Order: sequence, then structure tokens, then C-alpha cells
Amino acid sequence: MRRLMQHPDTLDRPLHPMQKRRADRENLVFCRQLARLAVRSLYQELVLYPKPGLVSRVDNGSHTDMTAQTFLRSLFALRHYFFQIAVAGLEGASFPTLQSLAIGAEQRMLRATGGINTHRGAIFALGMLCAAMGYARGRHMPLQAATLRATLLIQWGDALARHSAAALPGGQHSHGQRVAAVHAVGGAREEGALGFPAVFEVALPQLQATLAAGRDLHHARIDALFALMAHLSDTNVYHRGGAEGAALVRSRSAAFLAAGGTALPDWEAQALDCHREFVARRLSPGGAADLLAAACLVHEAVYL
Ligand SMILES: CC(C)(COP(=O)(O)OP(=O)(O)OC[C@H]1O[C@@H](n2cnc3c(N)ncnc32)[C@H](O)[C@@H]1O)[C@@H](O)C(=O)NCCC(=O)NCCS
Ligand SMILES: Nc1ncnc2c1ncn2[C@@H]1O[C@H](COP(=O)(O)OP(=O)(O)OP(=O)(O)O)[C@@H](O)[C@H]1O
Repeated sequence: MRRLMQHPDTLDRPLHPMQKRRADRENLVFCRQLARLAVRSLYQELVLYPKPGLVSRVDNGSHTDMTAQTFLRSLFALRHYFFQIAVAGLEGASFPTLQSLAIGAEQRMLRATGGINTHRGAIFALGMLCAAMGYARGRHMPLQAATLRATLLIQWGDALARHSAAALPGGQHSHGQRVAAVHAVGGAREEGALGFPAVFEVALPQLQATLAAGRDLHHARIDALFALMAHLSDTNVYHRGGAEGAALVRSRSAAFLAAGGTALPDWEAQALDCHREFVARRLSPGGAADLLAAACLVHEAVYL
């Protein structure tokens, strides 16, 4: 696709109406491609295997209420959301506008899955990142990781911090908020308020390190998932396994990486052992799964 890129020195000059129409058209094409990439990143997370405790096409991990099919239905219901939130970001929309798109997407997800929460964390993380990418694209900024993170924080950082501290209406509590109160750990909201450090400081560097070592994307995603599990205060894990379960997830994952991760000849057997152990304890690192998809999205977005 040929792109209309304006030289930075001419950014303040109004575009000729024909140039403007073409730029608008090309921006919409970009948002459509970005939405497809977001869905593809979530699909790649779903089909990755072995993933300790998580749902894949091979098995349902620690879950009895969802299968890969549930995730596919949910993904299909989300395809318009990622486009809409990228366009909203492009237009410099306020946080409440992004939030109402996310709430609508959560409702569509729940309708598509019969009430099962498959993608709440992903709607938040990949949604905010799509908004930041739309914003950057609209202002001719490069879609590089550092630029995206700075854009996210400059544009919506204050609102994300307020969202992190806010109570849910009507005195309800999400699993994440209950866990945050009982175990004093930040979950998805805090992660967002800090500009997704787990994506930018943990998962992306691990993806790049494994690729730089000459292994392929499959290996890189596995290593990045383990890096996330070793680092994150995942409210899904606390919800099901308490502090003990969370400590186990972190230490098992750190040990896998310290031993060499996917550089080990028998890494697959090690990862499968870990999978069986998490399933036996009903542990499911869903937050790490969401953020792996988010990292894959950022990693690939530079090629759009
Ligand atoms: C922001 C959300 C995800 C807050 O979640 P909360 O902390 O209340 O926990 P909840 O149990 O609902 O969901 C947590 C989700 O986050 C994921 N998660 C868990 N731990 C973590 C973590 N440490 N980091 C990132 N994601 C995590 C889980 O996979 C799960 O899907 C969301 O529920 C929310 O506020 N939805 C309304 C829409 C909205 O306001 N969006 C913000 C603008 S896009
Ligand atoms: N491949 C995956 N397998 C399992 N969970 C995933 C996967 N990818 C993402 N997740 C995330 O993990 C979460 C799983 O939710 P879970 O069922 O543990 O939560 P819940 O419905 O809030 O709790 P519970 O089922 O214990 O009542 C989802 O919100 C989703 O964001």
C-alpha cells in the first residue's frame, strides 16, 4: 500500500482537500489492518502450546467452563471493537469514549460466550494499545514501542490512574479488585496506569532476545509467556490459587527461564510438566496470556 506521509516540517500546513481525503482513507485502511492484527495476536496466543494452565486447541487447561471454541466466538465478536477504538484513538478521543467502547465490547463478548469472561483483560490492554497506535498514526509518529508507550501515558495516563483507583458502581467488586484488596497487588488497572510495563519491559525484550538468539516466533512467544508469568501479579492466579499459587507460578516460570527456556533441548517436556502442575492446582495465568497477545501486537505493528 502506498502511504501519504507528510514531511514533519509541513505538518502545520493545511492539506489540500484531495490530499486530506486520501489521508483519511489511508488512515481508515490502517485502522482496519490494525484491528485484524489485534485479533490475529489473540488468535496466536490461543493456539500457542504448551501454555501452563491456559486454554488452547489441544486442551482446556485449568478451565471447565471454556474451550478454544468459546475463545473463537469471543474473538469474532471483538473484531469491530478493535477497529472502532483505533479510530477513536486516531481522533484523539477522551478516556470515557474509549471506556464506553470497551464496555460495549465486554457486553458483546459475554453475549457471544454465554456469560463467560474470555477476553476482559485483552479488551482493556489491546484496546488501549490500538487507541495509542491510532493516535500515533494520525500524527505521523513512528509505531515504535517507546513512542507508543509514551503516547498512551501522555494522552490517557491521568485517566488510567484514576480508573485504577476507582470503585465499580453499586459497590460491586470484580475478581481483580477483590484480589487487589485482599493481597495488596495491582492487577490489570495498575498495569494500564503504568503504561503496561509488563508488555514493554518484560515481554517485548524477551521476544526480541529469543529471536536474536536465532530461535523462531513460536519459541519467542513461549519464552515471553514464561517471562510474563515469572513477573506479573496476575489477579486470575491469586483469585484461584491465593498467594501460594501466585508464588508457585512465579517461581516455576522463573526456573524454566533460568534453565535456558526454549534453548533447552527438552524445553517442551519441561513446559508440559509445568502445564500439568498448574492444571492439577487449577491455576490459570490469564493476565499473562492477555499481555503476551498485547506484546505480539506491538511487536508486529511496526510492519503495518
Ligand atoms: C480494566 C478492567 C480489565 C479491570 O479489571 P479488574 O482489575 O477490575 O479485574 P477483572 O477481574 O474484571 O479482570 C481482570 C482481567 O485482567 C487480566 N489480568 C489479571 N491480572 C493482570 C495483570 N496483572 N496485568 C494485566 N492484566 C491482568 C485478566 O486476564 C482478566 O481478564 C475491566 O474490568 C474494566 O474496567 N472494564 C470496564 C471497561 C473499561 O473501563 N475499560 C478501560 C478503558 S479501555
Ligand atoms: N488462553 C487462555 N486461557 C485461559 N484464560 C485466558 C486465556 N487467554 C486469556 N485469558 C484470560 O484469563 C481469564 C480467565 O478467566 P477466569 O475464568 O479464570 O476468570 P473468571 O471467570 O473471572 O473466574 P472463575 O472462572 O474462577 O469464576 C480471562 O479473563 C481471559 O482474559
